Amino acid sequence: MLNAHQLSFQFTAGVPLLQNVSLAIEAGQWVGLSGDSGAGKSTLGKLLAGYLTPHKGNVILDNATLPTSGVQPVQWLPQSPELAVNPRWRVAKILREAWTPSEAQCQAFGVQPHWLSRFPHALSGGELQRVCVLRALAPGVRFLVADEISTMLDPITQVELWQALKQKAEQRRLGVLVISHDTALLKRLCTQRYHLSNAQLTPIS
Ligand SMILES: Nc1ncnc2c1ncn2[C@@H]1O[C@H](COP(=O)(O)OP(=O)(O)OP(=O)(O)O)[C@@H](O)[C@H]1O
Repeated sequence: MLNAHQLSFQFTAGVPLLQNVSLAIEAGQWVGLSGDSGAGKSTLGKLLAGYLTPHKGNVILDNATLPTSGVQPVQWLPQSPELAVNPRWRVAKILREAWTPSEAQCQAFGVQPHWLSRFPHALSGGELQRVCVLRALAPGVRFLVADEISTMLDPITQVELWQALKQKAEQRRLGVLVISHDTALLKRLCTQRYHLSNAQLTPIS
């Protein structure tokens, strides 16, 4: 289980973005997170994945804090995949740095073999997003924070991506936090939903 316990965080002194926010995600569970632009959803996602350190509270995976080296078991997938890759590495190296997916696994996420020899700038945003989702599924990964990952995809590719991710998550009992402004998407994918506003997390029933 991934447990965020009483997290508080601010970028600017005196302006709390998160105040005593707690959230638990079980293995295999899909949790949705909505909230106005700037409410702090990505910040919460980054705290869960260890990209940021809370000023108060902690993030516990099973019974331990997140590891500081090796494969990060909680992967944050940002809306803009170009932020998450080395622009000077070809796609094959970007993937291989994390793990080596089989041809069938590439196919499931629509990652074409001829993309592997290209640099990230030679893929569309949606194509690079699919590479990043696949890369995040390295062995050892337990939870994903999917931060607006399907926004730049056409509707058919969106459905395919979520189907592939659902299947993988079921097979591996991955827990997923889906961050989105799309209420219908969150309702469809998630068994539990929360709304973030005024530094607080409220469950949606
Ligand atoms: N590194 C930073 N330094 C200072 N302020 C930051 C930093 N990163 C984010 N912020 C600010 O923190 C607030 C929350 O940002 P965050 O990206 O978490 O919001 P969000 O809810 O994910 O928004 P959106 O829905 O627009 O993606 C915003 O006001 C943003 O400008």
